[in-house]
Amino acid sequence: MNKAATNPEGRPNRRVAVVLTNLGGPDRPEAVKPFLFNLFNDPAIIGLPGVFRTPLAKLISSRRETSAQANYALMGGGSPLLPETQKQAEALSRALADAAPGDDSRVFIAMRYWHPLTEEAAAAVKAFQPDKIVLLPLYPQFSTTTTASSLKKWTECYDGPGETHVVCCYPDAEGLIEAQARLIRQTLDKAEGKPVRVLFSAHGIPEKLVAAGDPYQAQVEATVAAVVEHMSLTDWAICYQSRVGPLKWLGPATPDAIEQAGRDGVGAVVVPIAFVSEHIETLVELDMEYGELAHKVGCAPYLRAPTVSADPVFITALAQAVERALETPGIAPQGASQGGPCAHLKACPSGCSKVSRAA
Ligand SMILES: C=CC1=C(C)c2cc3[nH]c(cc4nc(cc5[nH]c(cc1n2)c(C)c5CCC(=O)O)C(CCC(=O)O)=C4C)c(C)c3C=C
Ligand SMILES: [Fe+2]
Ligand SMILES: [Fe+2]
Repeated sequence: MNKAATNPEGRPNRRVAVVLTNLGGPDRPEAVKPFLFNLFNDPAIIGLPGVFRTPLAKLISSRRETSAQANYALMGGGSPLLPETQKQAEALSRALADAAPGDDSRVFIAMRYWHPLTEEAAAAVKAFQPDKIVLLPLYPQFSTTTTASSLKKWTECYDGPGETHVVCCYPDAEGLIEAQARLIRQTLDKAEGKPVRVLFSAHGIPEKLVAAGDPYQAQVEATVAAVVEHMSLTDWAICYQSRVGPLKWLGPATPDAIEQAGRDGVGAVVVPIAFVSEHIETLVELDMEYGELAHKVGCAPYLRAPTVSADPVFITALAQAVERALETPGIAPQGASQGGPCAHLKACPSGCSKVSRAA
């Protein structure tokens, strides 16, 4: 890069690596078991010491393999999460080039549990030799189980140059709310005037994590409050899907909310409020499993709002989050050995500072 070059405001042009962090999903049937093992072997998911957690992760991934494979088979054998994330990365790359044409910005994808894994992304970013790195989670709401886990993994994996900036969350970002509201409105129109309840369905987490300070539930509620206000909705509810394991999870459960709608004589527009792309939890769980349940309990019509995916308004919100993060103090490269991006969690003004468990 020509270090002397500047943008129109006189700021030196930058070499910026934007790292999109996401969960990852198996790309073929044989990948289902190792993907599940990686997920359950994460201390942010099962908070036991490795000596107990790793054998347990082996056991759970073996036990879930067949049923999970059957669900992935309904989407052609693998998860669409990576192609969806690639679409978002390409759109963000264009938005960043438009916003700061002098910068050399490149968007990388770091998946937590399946390829391209964080280790692979860290090597690619190091080869790019950035001046600045922005870690940008594809989770609007912060949780120890998702964003903090990805930040921690990044800290462990990255040993290259660049000052690191962190976007911890964007639960009420204007572009997110506007895109969500438009997609909900378009879905409501399909109900053709029949009474429907808007069910905001978020991926659940165990209640004990929230009790320990995980801000996820509060941030889900903040997203919903902003959408409800934007749209002046009157009949709506928050519910939680995808429960796994024996612990008590956040409730009410989405299937119970659908049954309640059936009893109340209304249909449902289900909104995946904590997901920004299509994958097994939307295409199989919401559309197929809960669609069948809705039919059984007389919750009709049953409609599902699409995720914001690469919606231009949402992508603009991500680009703005990157710009804002670059304006906040970064963490020096050698900071990685002193807590790296996780140091952000101890000083964050946006709510994730309450969290200590995964930091
Ligand atoms: C807001 C996003 C997510 C949170 C919070 C989250 C927590 C969480 N998840 C599990 C267990 C599983 N999750 C699985 C799939 C999955 N989870 C998310 C997002 C969040 N998870 C996504 C986007 C996906 C889909 C990936 C894909 O392949 O398309 C799975 C695998 C599917 C299955 O077998 O059901 C498991 C298992 C736990 C235990 C947890 C919090 C403690
Ligand atoms: Fe934060
Ligand atoms: Fe999950």
